[in-house]
Amino acid sequence: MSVPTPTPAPTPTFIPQPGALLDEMPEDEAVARIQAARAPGGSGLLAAFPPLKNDTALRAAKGLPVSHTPVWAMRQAGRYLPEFRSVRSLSQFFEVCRSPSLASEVTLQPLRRFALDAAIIFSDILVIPQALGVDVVMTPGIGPQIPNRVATPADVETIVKFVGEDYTKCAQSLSYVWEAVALTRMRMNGHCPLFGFCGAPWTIMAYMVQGGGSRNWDHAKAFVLNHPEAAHQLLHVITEVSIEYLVGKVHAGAQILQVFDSNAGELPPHQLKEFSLPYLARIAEGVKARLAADGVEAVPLVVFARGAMHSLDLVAKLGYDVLGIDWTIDLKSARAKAGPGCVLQGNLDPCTLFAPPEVIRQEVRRMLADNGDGSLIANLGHGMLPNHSPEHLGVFIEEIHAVSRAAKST
Ligand SMILES: Cc1c2[nH]c(c1CCC(=O)O)Cc1[nH]c(c(CCC(=O)O)c1C)Cc1[nH]c(c(CCC(=O)O)c1C)Cc1[nH]c(c(C)c1CCC(=O)O)C2
Repeated sequence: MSVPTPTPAPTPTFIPQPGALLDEMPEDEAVARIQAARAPGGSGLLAAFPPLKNDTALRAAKGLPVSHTPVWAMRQAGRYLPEFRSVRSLSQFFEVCRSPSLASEVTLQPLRRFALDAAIIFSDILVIPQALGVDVVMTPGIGPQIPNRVATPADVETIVKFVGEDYTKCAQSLSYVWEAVALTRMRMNGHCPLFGFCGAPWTIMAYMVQGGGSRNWDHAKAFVLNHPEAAHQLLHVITEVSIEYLVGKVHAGAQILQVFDSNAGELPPHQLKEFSLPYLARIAEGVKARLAADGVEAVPLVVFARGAMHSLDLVAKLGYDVLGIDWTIDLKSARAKAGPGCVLQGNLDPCTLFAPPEVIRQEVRRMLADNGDGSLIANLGHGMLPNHSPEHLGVFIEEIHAVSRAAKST
């Protein structure tokens, strides 16, 4: 019997085998290591994390060659997983967010099941309004609700006064998220990179003014038309606090950051240009500048302007490394619009996961063919839905790996 000569891997990156198990660090050991790293004479937190075994998503984000297309799914920690529902049956939504132990547990859940190339810290974009002194509750069956919505310019004034000049101090009220990031990254034991995230200023403002989710966002859209100055004031405060919040996540161990502008598509293009894009640009610039000033290595930045694919050329110029793509455009057209050399993330229609496995595989092949050989982080075009089946997400991940590996080894 002849022994096959091993062919060298095309890149030095670690290749997770399908179903590769997470070799997680026990929580008590992770806590002890974090404490030791932070103690006087300790290494400092960032130096204490175990080395990264699978850097494929980070390489793709930087446009570097990869051995396979990395893949993760927005809302991969969520209600479609029975183990998530079982944690949620015992705790309120924001209690899970506020408990580093529970938040890290649910962040790890999808990594135990699937060969994912990235994790995203479990939290919500609506912790930012809470930091600005605005209550947010999560009502089962309805979603997020803001009992005292921002209805007038005077309400904006109250927020501006509440926050004051010290944005760092304001963001510190979210230090529980930073603790969750540190604990999760330690427990991940170098398995793959950990995303931090926040909502885009326009999306956060829309929830604050609307008082919750909406079909037409009438209050939010009326507000920018009737009170443009107050709208800009509110967007400014959200932006500056979000910069501090994201920088804090990187200090805590986040290795890549995503800004979710889930409501970008609600604005007509000229209003998107006025009320969203400048603030997205400021976040990219602000995060980079603050990290440089702190002597911390820059991390890749991802922007997901959902519903605004018509303005992808403008979004491509905001200072982000990766552009999130929804399912309303094919990756080939997205590349043509965003310009040469762009790195994309997306974009399978989440509802494709309701199809039988062979159809999911076929759609994955179509998506990768559309993409061509440009840098891609595979994802859905929006988040996982509560009625998705975990097995079908598994098929999506497996097929991305199999098809891209086969293509890259030819
Ligand atoms: C708009 C938005 C929100 N939150 C978020 C966005 C932007 C992304 C998007 O557009 O989907 C972001 C978010 N929310 C959640 C995450 C966790 C990380 C992940 O796995 O992606 C992330 C990244 C958990 C969550 N956030 C929420 C859930 C489900 C609620 C629950 O567990 O009871 C999860 C897992 C609740 C939430 N939070 C929000 C809404 C509208 C809802 C209700 C959705 C629903 O009920 O289907 C606001």
